[in-house]
Amino acid sequence: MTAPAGMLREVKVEEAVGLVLAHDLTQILPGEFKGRLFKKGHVVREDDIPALLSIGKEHIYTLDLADGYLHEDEAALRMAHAAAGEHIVLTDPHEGKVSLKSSIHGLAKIPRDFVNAANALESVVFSTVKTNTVVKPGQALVGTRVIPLVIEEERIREVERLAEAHRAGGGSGPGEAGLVSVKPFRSLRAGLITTGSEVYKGRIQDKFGPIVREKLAALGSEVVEQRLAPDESSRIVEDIRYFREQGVDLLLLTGGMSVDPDDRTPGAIRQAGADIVSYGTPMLPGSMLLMAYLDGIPVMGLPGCVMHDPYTSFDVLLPRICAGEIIRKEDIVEMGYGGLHGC
Ligand SMILES: Nc1nc2c(c(=O)[nH]1)N[C@H]1C(S)=C(S)[C@@H](COP(=O)(O)OP(=O)(O)OC[C@H]3O[C@@H](n4cnc5c(N)ncnc54)[C@H](O)[C@@H]3O)O[C@H]1N2
Ligand code: MOO
Repeated sequence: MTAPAGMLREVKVEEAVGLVLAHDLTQILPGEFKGRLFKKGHVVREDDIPALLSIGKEHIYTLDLADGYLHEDEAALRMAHAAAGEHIVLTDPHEGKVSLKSSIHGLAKIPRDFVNAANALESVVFSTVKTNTVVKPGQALVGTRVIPLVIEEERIREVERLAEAHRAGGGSGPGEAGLVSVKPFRSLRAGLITTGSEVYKGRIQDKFGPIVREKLAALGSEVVEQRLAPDESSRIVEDIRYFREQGVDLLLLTGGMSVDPDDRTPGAIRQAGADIVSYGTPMLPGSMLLMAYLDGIPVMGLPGCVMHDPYTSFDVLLPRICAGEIIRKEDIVEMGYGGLHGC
């Protein structure tokens, strides 16, 4: 709906000297510049006129807001406040947009049902990264704005009510009660079992260990010990029990995850008594990954591709585990749609 007559007044740029701009004005020079040329609140001066005309503004608005209406900046700020949860900071409005940025390195939690419900409202925009994205401090999770320069306050109240209802309902998943939020990573101590007789017997050098260490370190966790095991189930089971006794927070096994007779890892994880969440993830690369829990400790069988491909199912699940989430079968199932990453 447009603003009521009389609220916005159009004034010729040449007659606008001394008037206050009602919104940020954008300049776009393809390949050179896109940004704010004039800020909302700027008092137009004589020498601004050529610049205003050069960006196509022959008229500007002056604004006299009626009761029950909001300027785009205030609308965006209210929507951003309604959606913001833990470890989120808001930017100032810029060209009518407010961003929700992370204040920490962590896991973005963005409830899809709230975002969809808000975006179904006329003229409301919530544009987000995907939930469970790893974000750095200062990284934007959400940009929000309304489409018109002036909007009925009631529309924004609807967004606030949606946000309130979502918070009261506890969110759509673990840790999402704060709506848009970031979960910090915990520092996990992991045990690593590298299977493969070719590595155990020294026929080839281990290439898995350094990569797994690096991926854990990037999330603030560490491999406390690596053990090499031949392709023998009993030896792998022994190592699993060893790490269980050591009290590690996470157990990772590499190699032997596929279809060859020497691929013993999934069987050994079962034999050690772990509850299997899933052997197989519908993502490529990383389809042979196994997710299990042994007395509450996450156990992952990592296929050979983790050593080779920069982004696999391991890179999807590890950040969630480091953020303290329990991986369920539904989480694995959801990884297939959009999960083909050039394998
Ligand atoms: N017929 C099929 N072939 C393959 C399937 C399948 O389902 N059917 N799955 C493919 C997928 S997906 C993957 S991933 C790979 C590898 O799976 P594995 O985890 O069983 O890997 P391995 O057989 O143990 O080793 C493969 C390759 O990598 C070398 N390797 C293993 N560990 C290390 C290490 N620590 N350091 C250095 N190099 C290592 C190993 O020597 C082999 O060359 O299977 C597909 N094939
Ligand atoms: O586990 Mo494999 O990646 O799908 O290459």
